[in-house]
Amino acid sequence: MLNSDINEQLVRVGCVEEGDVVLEIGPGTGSLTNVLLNAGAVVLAVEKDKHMAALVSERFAGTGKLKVLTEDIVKCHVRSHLLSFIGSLNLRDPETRYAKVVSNIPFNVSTDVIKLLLPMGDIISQVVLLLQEETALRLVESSLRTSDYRPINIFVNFYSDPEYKFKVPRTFFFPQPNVDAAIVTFKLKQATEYPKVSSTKSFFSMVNSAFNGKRKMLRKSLQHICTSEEIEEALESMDLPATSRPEELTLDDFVKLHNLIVKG
Ligand SMILES: C[S@+](CC[C@H](N)C(=O)[O-])C[C@H]1O[C@@H](n2cnc3c(N)ncnc32)[C@H](O)[C@@H]1O
Repeated sequence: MLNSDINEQLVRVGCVEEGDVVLEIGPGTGSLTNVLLNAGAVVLAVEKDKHMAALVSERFAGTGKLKVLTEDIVKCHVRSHLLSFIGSLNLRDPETRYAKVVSNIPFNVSTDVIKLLLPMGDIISQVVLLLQEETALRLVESSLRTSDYRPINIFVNFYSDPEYKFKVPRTFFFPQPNVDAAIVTFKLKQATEYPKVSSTKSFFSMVNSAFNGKRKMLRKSLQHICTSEEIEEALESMDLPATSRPEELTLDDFVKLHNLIVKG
């Protein structure tokens, strides 16, 4: 596989077809953009380097199917940019109000990009990313009772159905980086499919507190929410030991615990 084949794989995994609206992050010189446009997509690209943005914009100016925003994906208002882009297309098919994200993103922004995009299931159907393999495994495959199990795993599964597609060894890149990569898809859930919690803000704040001080039992780390007796009681009513630690709870368990101990 060469760089260009990786782009073909990203587009194939994303099932990109004629008329799809695709958000691409960090197009660089536009090698993936080219494959996306060839597949018939209409592309909104966000590129923070103004020279790259001008270059890619010029390269595909003739297609009339690419808009490039010179912005930092982490700092810009993605939702309003995407909504106004979709609005400008005058689409008839209601399916097309869902965009896909297909990107070969810089590895250093991958966690920020995931946190930003996964809660946008009302306008994005799926996110297909080339990630550093270690990050891909940590996000998708981390399992209970391992030290890799973190709040981000709860977050990813709350908002999406993630899938590790395949590894892309470092030898397939030129120039060769010193890490392997992997293609991962996140099928975004609609708000009606999210686990039922009274407030996502208080839910994730509870999850983060639970993991603060990794080895701590929940009855200690969540004491700012209610007494340790109440936490023990809640855990026992869920058939979990009163001494449970955060890495022993599934997404479902955290949802139940939140609904039991966080009032209102
Ligand atoms: C690894 S990606 C380019 C890969 C490109 N998609 C390809 O297929 O060859 C690097 C690009 O992302 C851009 N970039 C880096 N951080 C960014 C950010 N926070 N927001 C938008 N673009 C970013 C860089 O300027 C660079 O052009």
